[in-house]
Amino acid sequence: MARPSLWVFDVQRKITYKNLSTWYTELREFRPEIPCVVVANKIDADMKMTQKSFNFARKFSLPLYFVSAADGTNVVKLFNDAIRLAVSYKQNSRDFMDEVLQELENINLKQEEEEEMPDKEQPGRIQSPSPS
Ligand SMILES: Nc1nc2c(ncn2[C@@H]2O[C@H](COP(=O)(O)OP(=O)(O)OP(=O)(O)O)[C@@H](O)[C@H]2O)c(=O)[nH]1
Repeated sequence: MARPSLWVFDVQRKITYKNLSTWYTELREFRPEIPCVVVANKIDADMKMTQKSFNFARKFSLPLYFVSAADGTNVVKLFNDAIRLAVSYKQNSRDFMDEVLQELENINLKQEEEEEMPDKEQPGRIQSPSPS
């Protein structure tokens, strides 16, 4: 279970930025260590925004990416870096919640496998007679 958390906002709409600190603080109560990055999107529409440092990222010492989903600026870099952070986190994490989530994922995978390949010899299952 190694998923980075991407905090994306629209540089043209303050409302999409306003609550990030509150939500981030809530997340950290439960997941103190998962990697998080901040993404300022739509910079193509207002390049001046790339001069800003954005307090949310600064306050929590989070990496900040200026991207444009429309023209692709920094999108590949963002995902490459986020994946790198996730892999490194997965290799080094000692987070108890990760172990719990991993166990749950294992149970789900096992159930899915059983549903895909039901055991033919289950007790009580009626076997069709083989042709003689
Ligand atoms: N100029 C510009 N427009 C973008 C960019 N990314 C998304 N948009 C536009 O923003 C609008 C919303 O994009 P969606 O992909 O629907 O994103 P969403 O998060 O579902 O947005 P909401 O519906 O506002 O919650 C669309 O009209 C997109 O074309 C970008 O990087 N630059």
